[in-house]
Amino acid sequence: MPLLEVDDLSVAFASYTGRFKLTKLQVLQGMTLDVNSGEIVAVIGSSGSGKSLLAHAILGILPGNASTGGKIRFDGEELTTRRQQALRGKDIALVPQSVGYLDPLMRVGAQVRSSVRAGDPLGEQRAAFARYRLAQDVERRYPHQLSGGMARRVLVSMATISGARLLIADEPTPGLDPAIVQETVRQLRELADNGAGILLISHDLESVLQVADRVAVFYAGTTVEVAPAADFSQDGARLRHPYSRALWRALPQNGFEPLHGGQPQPGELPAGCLFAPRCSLATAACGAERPVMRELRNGKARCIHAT
Ligand SMILES: Nc1ncnc2c1ncn2[C@@H]1O[C@H](COP(=O)(O)OP(=O)(O)OP(=O)(O)O)[C@@H](O)[C@H]1O
Ligand code: NI
Repeated sequence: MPLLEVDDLSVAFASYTGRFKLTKLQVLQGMTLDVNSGEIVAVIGSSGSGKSLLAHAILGILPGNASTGGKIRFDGEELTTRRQQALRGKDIALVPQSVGYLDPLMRVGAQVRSSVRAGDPLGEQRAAFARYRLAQDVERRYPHQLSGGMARRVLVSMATISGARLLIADEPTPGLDPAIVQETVRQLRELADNGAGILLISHDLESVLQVADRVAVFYAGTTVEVAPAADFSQDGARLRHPYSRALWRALPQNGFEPLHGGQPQPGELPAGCLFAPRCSLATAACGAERPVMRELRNGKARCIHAT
């Protein structure tokens, strides 16, 4: 049984357009993925594809005007609002994309220590600070007294010593120097090898392939493919979805083949396959209806042409 199962998750936001007209903007639909204990699943997609919203939906921290559909299960049991509250910061931890998640009124050492569940909090915090090259006096500072890079390292320290069974890292390393990036990635791998499940969110396919076991590819708020990381190799022929292949072939070492056009915005989504307007394989049938997710060769894809 997977540690985390996201099954056909959808998210919509309600907003007022005009004075009294309440409209619903569908931003995620058909999000499907799972994470097993001991495994790193990378979530890849361009800006606005729904990566952070997926993380927030799992943690139960979506804004108040959001409504959700589909199912999220943790340990085989549905993640209700009450369970999300009980597990958040304990069994399920987040390295948030924004450093604004730190409590501005609390010294950072105390914040990191409060996430330690087993062992000596001070010892654990100091070991984590040493690992991420944060000087000891940093523990007495408030978040506004940290540089952006230091704040990110504090967030990574906090999540990695939480002892969480599921760790969701939302772009954990942008702007950090290569040694710290390597340390973070190495530690995520170690946490997974010790039994945690990791959801590693990134828009950098190349860097996540170094550590991920599987990759989920997002496009315009939908999961288009879930594939073993090893399928991203050679000319990408083992990949199932044309968008995954396009991402792979756009990398410099794979020919730098550009993909023209842009991802559609929520509220302006095409009727059929969301990728059809940019897809070289698209046929009339692709525009007719949204393709379902199909199990294919140890992975899955949402494309009627995939084999
Ligand atoms: N509170 C909100 N109200 C309305 N739309 C929102 C809200 N939050 C996010 N969205 C929209 O939902 C979509 C997905 O956003 P999300 O933040 O999940 O993208 P992302 O993949 O994490 O992007 P990035 O790589 O830039 O972090 C975007 O189109 C975004 O504009
Ligand atoms: Ni994001």
